[in-house]
Amino acid sequence: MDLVASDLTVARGGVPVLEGVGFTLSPGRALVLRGPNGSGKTTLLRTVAGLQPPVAGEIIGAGERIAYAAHADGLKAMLSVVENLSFWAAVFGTQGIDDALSAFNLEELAGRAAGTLSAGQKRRLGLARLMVTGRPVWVLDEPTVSLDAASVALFAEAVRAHLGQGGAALMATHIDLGLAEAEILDVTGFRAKPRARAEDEAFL
Ligand SMILES: Nc1ncnc2c1ncn2[C@@H]1O[C@H](COP(=O)(O)OP(=O)(O)OP(=O)(O)O)[C@@H](O)[C@H]1O
Repeated sequence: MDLVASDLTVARGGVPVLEGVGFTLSPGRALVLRGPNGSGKTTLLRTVAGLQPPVAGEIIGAGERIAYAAHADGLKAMLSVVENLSFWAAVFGTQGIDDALSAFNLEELAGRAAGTLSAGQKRRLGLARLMVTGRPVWVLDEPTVSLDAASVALFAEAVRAHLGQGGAALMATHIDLGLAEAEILDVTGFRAKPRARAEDEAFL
């Protein structure tokens, strides 16, 4: 099933930031959002993930098909790496965390409390969580922040495997992941025009 966004307007703090955005993301495909800081990539991802409603337009094929990973890692600090992944497997009704542990090279950290991990290790655990959700569409906001080169390569490999299994990925990233198959959507051309203030409109 495709994820289809049509003629979307998305807003932050009540102010539209992008207008008229549309894309289709098919199984097996990756779409990378590009655009300068503040251009609205996070806002678009949050809207697609269902964390906020669109101001206008339509999204189909999202909802429970989405696994979202954002800046905040959303980990339970007192639980170990294994306990965190097991928790999420229970929440999403999936079986087995071993593939996720090994894909992100977390075996040696399996018993460590998540709160004691380094920034990059936490990020690896947050990304491993995607694998145990069993959900087909990964929506990722700056997934490689804090990752070293080896971990970026592990992440790219995990995304490639996910695509190979019929999954899809929508992500905002400033770095090149080496995913040659990824399509690029530059949001710059969809930036909302500043609205004239009501008192100015009388003179327009
Ligand atoms: N909570 C908020 N309230 C009001 N405005 C916000 C809020 N969060 C973000 N914004 C503004 O919304 C606009 C879009 O921000 P957004 O985070 O979507 O951009 P981005 O493209 O993801 O940026 P970056 O590359 O820096 O992560 C920016 O002008 C930002 O300052």
